[in-house]
Amino acid sequence: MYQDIEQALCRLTTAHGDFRLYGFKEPGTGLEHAALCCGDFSDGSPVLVRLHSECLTGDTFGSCHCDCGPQLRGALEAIAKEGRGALLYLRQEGRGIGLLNKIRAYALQEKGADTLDANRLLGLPADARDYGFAAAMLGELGISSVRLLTNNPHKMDSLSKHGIHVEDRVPLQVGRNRRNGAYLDTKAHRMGHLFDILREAPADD
Ligand SMILES: Nc1nc2c(ncn2[C@@H]2O[C@H](COP(=O)(O)OP(=O)(O)OP(=O)(O)O)[C@@H](O)[C@H]2O)c(=O)[nH]1
Ligand SMILES: [Zn+2]
Repeated sequence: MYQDIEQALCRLTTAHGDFRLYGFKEPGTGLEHAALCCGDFSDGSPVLVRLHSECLTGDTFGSCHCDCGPQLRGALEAIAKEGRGALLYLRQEGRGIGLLNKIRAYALQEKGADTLDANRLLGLPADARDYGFAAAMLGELGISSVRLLTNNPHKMDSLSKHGIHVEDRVPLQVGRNRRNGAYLDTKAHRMGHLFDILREAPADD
């Protein structure tokens, strides 16, 4: 479906370890996605992979309203520890509705809506993400089979539909705090996220 994907590559040393940093430009949208990789994928065995959706507030500003920042760092740590894996940083801010709409959704949550209803009150889908280009990025990286770091079964289904074999799910249950408990419970109760262990675990702070 995607041909001649524009891309770039360099090395990147991070607090978590040394990675190869790839950039991929998505045709049509022009969005520039990233992949941080380490290890060799050429033997075809399942690769530890995280599909991380952009969250400016959580990843960069340290917001306590969600679990994205701890998930991002936890995934990079897990991949570096294994010495082989890939984190795809996908420009899907606000589950694909964009930054301004996410801010509008947060404003509605201040008035009592939960994360799912806030999107709907804006006339937007609860989750507007598509993983077709993520699957294409994995193909470009030589990855056809994954062990997916996620609590979201929809990501596994979507990758499978796009031709990537999902061998296993590796839970990524970090970052619960006093502020985001209701948000995580909504994801578990209304959005199908698999949080059984997390829900019994003590808060991080
Ligand atoms: N619209 C909206 N987006 C949010 C909100 N909180 C976090 N996000 C976005 O949600 C995305 C992360 O999705 P999550 O549902 O937390 O997790 P997931 O990626 O589906 O599943 P995991 O793989 O288990 O992390 C990021 O793009 C965030 O910007 C919110 O209240 N409203
Ligand atoms: Zn977030």
